[in-house]
Order: sequence, then structure tokens, then C-alpha cells
Amino acid sequence: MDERACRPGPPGDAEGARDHLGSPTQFIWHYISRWRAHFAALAAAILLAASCAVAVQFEMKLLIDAMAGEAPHTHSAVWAALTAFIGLIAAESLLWRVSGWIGCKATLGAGVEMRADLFSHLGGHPISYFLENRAGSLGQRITATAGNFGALANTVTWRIAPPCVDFAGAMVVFSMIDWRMALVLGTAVPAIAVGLLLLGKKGKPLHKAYAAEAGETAGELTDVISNMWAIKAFSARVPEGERLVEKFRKEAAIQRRSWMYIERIRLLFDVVLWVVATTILCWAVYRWQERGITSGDVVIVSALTFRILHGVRDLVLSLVDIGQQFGFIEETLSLIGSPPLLTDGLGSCRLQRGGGSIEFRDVSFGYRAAGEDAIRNLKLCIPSGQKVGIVGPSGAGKSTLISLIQRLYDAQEGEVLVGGRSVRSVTQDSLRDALAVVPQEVSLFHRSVMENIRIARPSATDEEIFAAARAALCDGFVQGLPYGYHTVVGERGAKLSGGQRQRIGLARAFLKMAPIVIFDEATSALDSESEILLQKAVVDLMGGHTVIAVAHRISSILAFDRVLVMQNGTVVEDGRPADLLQQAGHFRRIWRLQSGALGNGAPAFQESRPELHGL
Ligand SMILES: Nc1ncnc2c1ncn2[C@@H]1O[C@H](COP(=O)(O)OP(=O)(O)OP(=O)(O)O)[C@@H](O)[C@H]1O
Repeated sequence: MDERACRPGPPGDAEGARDHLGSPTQFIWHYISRWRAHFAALAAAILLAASCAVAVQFEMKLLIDAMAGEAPHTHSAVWAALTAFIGLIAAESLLWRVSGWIGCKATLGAGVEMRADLFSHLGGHPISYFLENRAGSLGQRITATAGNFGALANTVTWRIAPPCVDFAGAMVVFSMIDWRMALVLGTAVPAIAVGLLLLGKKGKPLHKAYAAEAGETAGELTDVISNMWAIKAFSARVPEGERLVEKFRKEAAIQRRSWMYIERIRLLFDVVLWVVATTILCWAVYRWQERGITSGDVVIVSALTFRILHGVRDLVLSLVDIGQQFGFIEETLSLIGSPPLLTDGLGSCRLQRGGGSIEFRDVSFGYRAAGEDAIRNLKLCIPSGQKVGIVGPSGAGKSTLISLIQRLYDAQEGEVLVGGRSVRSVTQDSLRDALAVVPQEVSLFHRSVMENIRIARPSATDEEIFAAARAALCDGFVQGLPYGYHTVVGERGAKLSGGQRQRIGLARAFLKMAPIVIFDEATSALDSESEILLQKAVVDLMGGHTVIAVAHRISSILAFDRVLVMQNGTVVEDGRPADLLQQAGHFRRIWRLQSGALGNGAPAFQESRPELHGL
């Protein structure tokens, strides 16, 4: 494989592209500034609407004063106040609706971008990351982050900004009526807000405990549902049900504590509200009796006092919510937004499709820093176009070797080369474009057979897909499905048998026709006849391609050019199948065990494969 074009890593991997994933503030600000015109218009509409709401109260006062004849030119004053009152109500409603439309557009639009960015970043994590983190939980987090952003934007715009405007407006109105009242309200409201915030903060451990328990219970429920097969097979419905009920009860007890704490704060607040409101109202009525203020003043003082005190409670509860939403986004960013461990280095090159040689230069690799190496000091050279079978006992390192070729992990020592280039020096996408891998457990989407095969080459025509399916012996069973190639295969391909899933995996490899094709026990679930037919198809259709097949059944690799026997992370036998059968080694022993020809050895191999007599 010849390489010409070198370029920096993809945008998702570049350090700059994940700057905004560093903290919740940067993250939120990033999307607000991308939608800055919308959020600025939203803020303006909300502030205007909230100002109109205060002005409506003021017009009410003017109207009452005019009707009570306490203003000059009563009739014209009444109509003027009424007109302004009605006009302001209409303007307020209109502005709230406008803010709703803008808010909807901005939060949903930002939510789409946010999920797309998080998914793109998630895709940059190595496979080990997905082994450690459950797919359901990662997906739920991405969706919930967009939901939390929307909730946060809504909280600020609809539950925090309006009470602040109300408070500022009320202070102006109160100052115009009686500065002493303004002073009392101006002191009482912030004091109540701070008191509520402190009490809210004190309850945080209770809410955290509930959130943790709720997450644990949800995880437990998902685990039980996904193991429904085992529950039915072992008649464990009753004990599992009881176990879950126990979990639900524990969660409810913890939730009760958190909920009751909030109820106690609410009760305390209601008492304070009652005391403050009663004081201000009595004071206002007393001042009216003294003819110090008008009837309209009494109305506006009562209306604004209640409005402000209710607003301050909403504001404080919203601040508690915001804390939780921030916390959630922070947790998601620390999980999903962490820098990927395997990245394309700056200056990495695109591996051009071409030949398919593979080389391991003194490679050692262990999954854990302090543990046994899964691959030990491996030296291996596979020329382009060679068909190589890999056998060996369980845990010998066969799948690890395949993972290193795909650069799913980086070797701690030595170098892996594909097409003559170190896998670290080429982009991961271009490397994997040069490989077609069929694993033992083929991962299928909850989509149609057609779409599942097409994933290998999205530009493929229907005819090319049918041809690949025929080569992989899929066509027969697919025609028997209710909607043929348009049948949806179920979650992870649950509606298909293990062998059928493997055939779809093989069809993908035939469709992709990459220079290097890797089968990792890809035919283990097939019957022997299909396995031999597929082996023939691989040899016939993939003539010039490098093929590596990890196999437990030796019969599936007898037609290959070369066999590697692995043990304890290294190659202990290497040669043509026929040659290895002549030696008294592992390969011959495994073959004899599998063929049942304990007394005959090699002859049994040749009899079962007449076309190989010339070997
Ligand atoms: N993700 C992982 N994390 C930690 N250790 C692992 C991981 N995958 C494999 N191993 C360990 O690495 C060693 C080699 O495993 P590998 O899967 O390569 O063997 P294998 O030859 O493919 O086995 P099998 O034939 O059973 O699939 C084993 O000891 C295994 O326990």
C-alpha cells in the first residue's frame, strides 16, 4: 500500500475540537454562542414580557385610582388606563409566545448539534472504552444531556429571569409609593432567597443519595430485563421479582427523605410568606386609612408582594434544579468528553488501498499495565495476497493479534505494519477502510437485512448486495424471511440464528472487498457443509486479497497457504497445512483430535480434502 497524502487527524480527534468538552460552562456557552442571535432575541423577548407584566400591575393601579376618582379627569383617565392595561396584556402574551417559539427553535437546534458532537466524540474512543461502559447508559447520557441543556435554558429564561425583572420593577413601584416599604421588601426578599438557598444546599446529600439510588435501581432493572432468557430458563421470575421490589422499596425510602425535606422547606417558606405578606398588606391598608396612599396603591402593593414572594421561591427552586442539571452535564462530560486514548497523530497519513502485507516487528502487548502479556515479542510477516489460518488454544492471543492489526489497541513494544506502514502513522479510518473484519459475534443493527449488509459499502447497488449475499450463502435464508431483504432483523439481529448472523457478516466482507480480509472465528456457528462451501468462496473470490482466518475447526483452513499455531501470545508453529501435518507438533495433534483419526494423522486430512492431494 502506497502512501502519499498526509494530513492532520480528523476534526473529532484534534485537541481544539474538544475544547468545549472541558467543563459544563464551556460546553453550554459553546452552544449558546453558536445560536447567539436566537438566544439574544430570546433574552430580549423574556425581559420585555416580564417588564410588561409589571407594567400591567401598574396600569391596574392607575385604573383603580381613576375609577375611585382619585385622579383628575376621571373618565379620560379611566379609558387611558384601561387601554394601556389591555394593550400591555396583549403585548405581554405576544412576547411570551414569541419567546416560546424562539426558545423552541434554539434549544432544539442546539440539542441536535450537541448530540451529534457528543456522538462524534464518543466514536473516537477505543473499543476498550465500550467494553467498560454500557451502551445503553452512554446513549441515555447523550440524549439526557441535550434534555438537560434544554431544561437549563428554559429554567433560566422562564423561571429565573422573570422573577428578577419582577423584583426590579417592584422596587421601582414600591419606591414611588413608599420608600420604607421598598426598603422592607428590598431587604426581606434577598434574605428569604439566601435562607432558602442555604436550606436547599443542606439537603443536597439527600438528593444526591436519591439520584445515585435511582440510577442503581434503573441499572438493576435493565440488567434483569436483558437477562430475561436466563430468568425464564431457570424459573427465577419470583425471586428476581422479589429482589426488584426490595430495590424499589429502598429507592422509595431514600426518595421519601429527599422529598419530605423539600416539603419542610416549602412549609417554612409558606409561613414566612404569610408573615411578610400580612405585614406589608396591613401596613398598606393602614397607610390608605391615613390617606397616605391610594386604593390603587394598596392593590399593586398586594399584587406585587405575592408575585415577588412566589417568584423568589420559584427562583430558589430553579437554582437548585440548575445545580442538578449542571452536575449531570459535568458527569457526562467527564465520561464521554474525556480525551480519546487512541488518536490519529498530527501528520498522520491516509493509507491508500492497494496491496495487503502485514508485519509484526517484535510486538508485545498486555491489556493491563501490570499483568501477563497477551502477545509476546511477536515477529511475523504476511505477504500481500497470502491466505493464513491461525489456530491455538483459548486465550492464546489470536483475537488480540487481530485487534492489533486493526489498531483497536496500541502495542506497548514493537510495531505493527499494514501495507508497509506503521498503523500508528496512518489515520484510523483509512486503516480500517483497508480491512474487512468478520467477528464471531457479528454486530447487527435493528434494521433490514439489506441495510445491514450495505453498511460495509454504503454506495453499493442493490445488485452488488445481492451478489455478496449469494457468495456468503445468505440468499437462501433471506428469501425465506417475511419481507426478504427488507426484513428487520431485530435488536442485535435477535430474529436470526447465530449462523445466519455470521453469514450476513461474511456478506459484508464480500461486499467491502478490502485488500485484507480477517475472519475471527467467523464460521464457527455454521454447519460443516456451509463452512466448506464458504471456504471455497473465500479462496475463489478473494484471490488477490490477504486473508487471515482465526479458526478452531481446522477443516475450515485446510485450503489456506499457511497456518500459524499460537500459544501463550506467540507463534509456535508456522508453515503450510500439509507440512505441519507431517510434523509431530500442535497442529497435527489438534487435527488428529478433531478428525477422530487418532491412529492415522495426515492421511485422514488428505482423504477428507481430495483436492489437496497435491500439497
Ligand atoms: N479486553 C480484555 N481485557 C483484559 N484481558 C483480555 C481482554 N481480552 C482478552 N484478554 C486476555 O488476553 C489473553 C488473550 O486473549 P484472546 O482473546 O486474544 O485469546 P484467543 O486466543 O482469541 O482466545 P479464544 O480462542 O478463546 O477467543 C487472554 O488471557 C484473555 O483473558
